[in-house]
Parts: sequence; structure tokens; C-alpha cells
Amino acid sequence: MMLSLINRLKLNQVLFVSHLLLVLVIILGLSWARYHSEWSSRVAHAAALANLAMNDVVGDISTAVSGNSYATMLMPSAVDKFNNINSLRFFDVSGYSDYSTKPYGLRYFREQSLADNEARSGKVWQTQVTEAVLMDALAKVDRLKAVKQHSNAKKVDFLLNKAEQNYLSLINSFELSLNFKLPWKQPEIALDGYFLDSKTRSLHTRLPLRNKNGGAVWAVFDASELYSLRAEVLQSIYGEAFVALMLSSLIIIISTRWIVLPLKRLTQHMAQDINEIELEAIAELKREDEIGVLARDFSALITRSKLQLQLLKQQSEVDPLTGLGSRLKYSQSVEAFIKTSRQQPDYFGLIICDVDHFKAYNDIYGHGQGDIVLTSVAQAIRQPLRETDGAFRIGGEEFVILVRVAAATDVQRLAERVRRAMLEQQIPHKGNQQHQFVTLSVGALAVDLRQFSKRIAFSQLFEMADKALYQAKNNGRNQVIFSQYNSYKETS
Ligand SMILES: Nc1nc2c(ncn2[C@@H]2O[C@H](COP(=O)(O)OP(=O)(O)OP(=O)(O)O)[C@@H](O)[C@H]2O)c(=O)[nH]1
Repeated sequence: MMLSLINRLKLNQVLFVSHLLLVLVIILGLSWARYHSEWSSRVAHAAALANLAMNDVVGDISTAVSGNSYATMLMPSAVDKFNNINSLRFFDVSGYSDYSTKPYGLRYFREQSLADNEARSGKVWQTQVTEAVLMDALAKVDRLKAVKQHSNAKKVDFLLNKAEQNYLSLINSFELSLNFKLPWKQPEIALDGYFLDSKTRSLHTRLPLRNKNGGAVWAVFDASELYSLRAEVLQSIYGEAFVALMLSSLIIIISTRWIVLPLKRLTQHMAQDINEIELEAIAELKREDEIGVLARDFSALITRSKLQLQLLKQQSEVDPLTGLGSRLKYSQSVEAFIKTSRQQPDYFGLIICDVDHFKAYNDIYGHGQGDIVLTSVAQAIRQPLRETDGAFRIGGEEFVILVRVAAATDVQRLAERVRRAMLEQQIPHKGNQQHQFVTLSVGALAVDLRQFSKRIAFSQLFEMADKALYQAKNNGRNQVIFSQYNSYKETS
């Protein structure tokens, strides 16, 4: 199916389609590579900017983790600091305090990004709050309340107040942890690495903590701004690819035409009749490339063919035995002969000569000798003719003379001279008992071209001359029977 489709295509179509496919593959490949590198570098740049913005916050968090302290991180000023980081939506801190083996856990989440201009405040909470921790904090409050009943010391008031605050904060964190559902899956990324989540359009980074026991901050940023940049990148790449495709198509069209047009012109030359081909008009002959070679080979072939045709024509127009015109030449010349004759107010003569008893001659003297007689007949015919007259051997021993003369009797006179010229050669012919020499019977027809009707076909004129010849044979041979078109006379 595919193969038959390809076979049906023209050369220029194949060239165009194959080049276009090649160019398409190259443009797609280059565009994809360019998009990939551009997009990757933009994402890397966005991740580096996000990490830079987190730098201060990571410092604060590291200090808090080091001292296992949550209070500073839960203060409104700290939350403001987190809120001020452009596009930060979430972070999760996991690490170990430097002074105890307790795990440290803190989370920040801001519902809406700043991208839609709604600067909502985020929430921060502790993540390692278990019921046991809550019970401990409540027990501490109860203990301090019991102490307060026996003491009015200000320090007890302060400690009780702090314990109550801590308890409330822990309850708050506990509830937040219970109710919070992560909108993202935590990706597996190395420290200082990043990951762009196309589904949620968010950029994830993982930053190391700077305290002794270490830990990491997983931060999530809103990436919608990055995606709008991607649309710009794509648009510019599409634009460049389109321009490249248009330019390439133009080049393909020009180069295809450059190859195919000369071939088309060459085939047009080839389709012409060989005699009408003008070799000088073939511009491709001057080309240096393969088309030039093809054109020169074609030109040499045409020249050779023309020469051979000319040779063949000459051979087919001449009777090889007698050197007179052949039957083919006769049939080609006859109409032209009448047409030329009709331009002048004179006579057209058609003379048919036939060797008498030639079969007998061949039988007695042999075929080779018969051939010599035929050349002698040609000689006898040629003698009285002018250059403008035509003489042909149209059959074995049958000859035709076409002449133009001023008077009808000139045709008769000419026929008579031929007959006599043959007789005068005195070639012995025992089979021609009446005359003893080789003789000719002649049928001659004169046509007055002023009376000549266009409606009469040349074959009818030939029939009339042939009838005269038949009569000459019947009357005893070695004689001329003369007739005229429309009038019929007889001489001997
Ligand atoms: N030698 C030779 N003979 C030829 C050639 N072409 C034809 N002939 C012979 O010419 C003879 C013609 O014989 P016919 O047509 O019977 O006529 P004819 O014997 O001349 O008798 P009439 O025409 O009635 O006088 C045949 O025997 C042919 O073989 C040729 O090229 N060379």
C-alpha cells in the first residue's frame, strides 16, 4: 500500500516529501532539545531562588531544632517571616535536637498562594504531639495549680501561666496535625535537590538543617508563575520552528525545482519528433552536474540517431540495383510532384516501362544477367530526363517516369526516346522472338493540369497509364501507347 503510493509519486513529489520529512524530524528534534534545556534551566533557576529565599528561615529553624524549642517558631513574627516568602505554601521540618534525642517536628501551611493576590496567613504547628505529651503538659499545669494554693509567689504565677500557654499550644498543634491532609506526596529528593510536580504545579525542595544533629526541611512552592513562563518558552520555540519550517520548505521547493525542472525540460525535448529537436536549445548542456552529463549523452544519442536515420532514409529512397528512386521514394514524391506541376500551366506525364519477356530472359541467361539488363534499362530511362524529372523502379522489371512538360506530345516523345534507347543497346534476347533484343513496352499518360480535377486520385491516373502499358503488351510489345487524361489516343 505504502510502496504503491510511493511508486505513484512523481520525482519532484518524492524529493519534496522526503526532504520535508527530514527537515521536520530535524526541527522537531532541535526544538525538543531547546525546549528541554531552556525549561530545565528555568526550573533550576526557580529552585535556586526558592532556596535563597528560605536561607534565613532555615537558619532560624536550625537554631530552634538545636535547642528543641518550638516557642520562637510558633510566634506571630516567625509566621510573618514565613508568609513573606513569595509562593511558599508549605514546609515540613524533621530533625533531632542537639541536646536530647527527641525528634523535632514542625509544619507550616498556607492555604492559598500569593499568585492570586490573596495574601492569606499560614499556620505553624508542632507535629510530634502525642496524647502522652498532652497528658504530661496537663499534669504540669495541675501540679503548678496545687503549688499555687499554698504559695502566692509571683514566680509560681509565671510558671503556671507558661505551662497553661504550652498546654493550649500543644492542643492546637494536636488538632491541626489530626485534621491536616497533605495535598502533595513527599517526593524522593536528595538534600539540596528539587522536584517539579506538574500535576499540582508545585516546586518541591529539600534543604539541610545547620544544627549539629542535622535534619531537613521539605519546602513546597507554588509554581504557577513558572508554568506561565513555560507557555512563553513554548510560544517562542513554536515561532522559531515555524519560521525554520517555512524557510526550509522554500529551500526544498527551490532545490527540487532546480533538479526536476531541467529533467522535465529534457523529457519534453525527448518527446519531440527526432527531426524537430533543436540541440542548441537544450540549456542543460551547459550544466556541470549529472544533469549536464545526461543532457550531453542525450544530445550525442540524438546526433547519432539523426545520422543513422538519414542513412536509412537514403538507403530506402534509392533502388540499390539501378540507382533510380525506390518504390518508397516514388510513393513519397508522387503527390508533391503533381502539386508542384499544378503551379504551372503545363502537362504532367506518367510513363510506365516494363521489360518484355523478362521471365524468359532470366530463364535463358540467368538471374545475374537479368540484373545487368535492369541496370541497362535504368540507363535508357535516365538518358532523356532532366533533373526535375523523376525515375523510379517500382517493381521487379517495372519502372515509372514522372515528368513535367510544356505539351502533351512531349510525354509521348519522351516515352518513345526511352523505348528507342533500350532497343539501341541491342542486348540479345532469344526469348523475345519478335524483336530478338531486350525491348520495353511503355504506357504513357499526359495530364493537362488545367483540366486536372482535384477529385481524381493519383491511383486512377496510374491505372490509365497501366492500361496503356497493357495495350502495348497486347499489341506486340516494344511500343509506346500514349493516352491523355480525358482523351485517349494511341500511337505505336
Ligand atoms: N534478374 C532479376 N529478375 C527479376 C527481378 N525482379 C523480378 N524479376 C523477374 O522478372 C520476371 C517478371 O516476369 P513476368 O511478370 O511474368 O513478366 P515478363 O516475363 O516480363 O512478361 P511480360 O511482362 O508479359 O513481357 C520474373 O521472372 C521475376 O523473377 C530482379 O531484381 N532481377
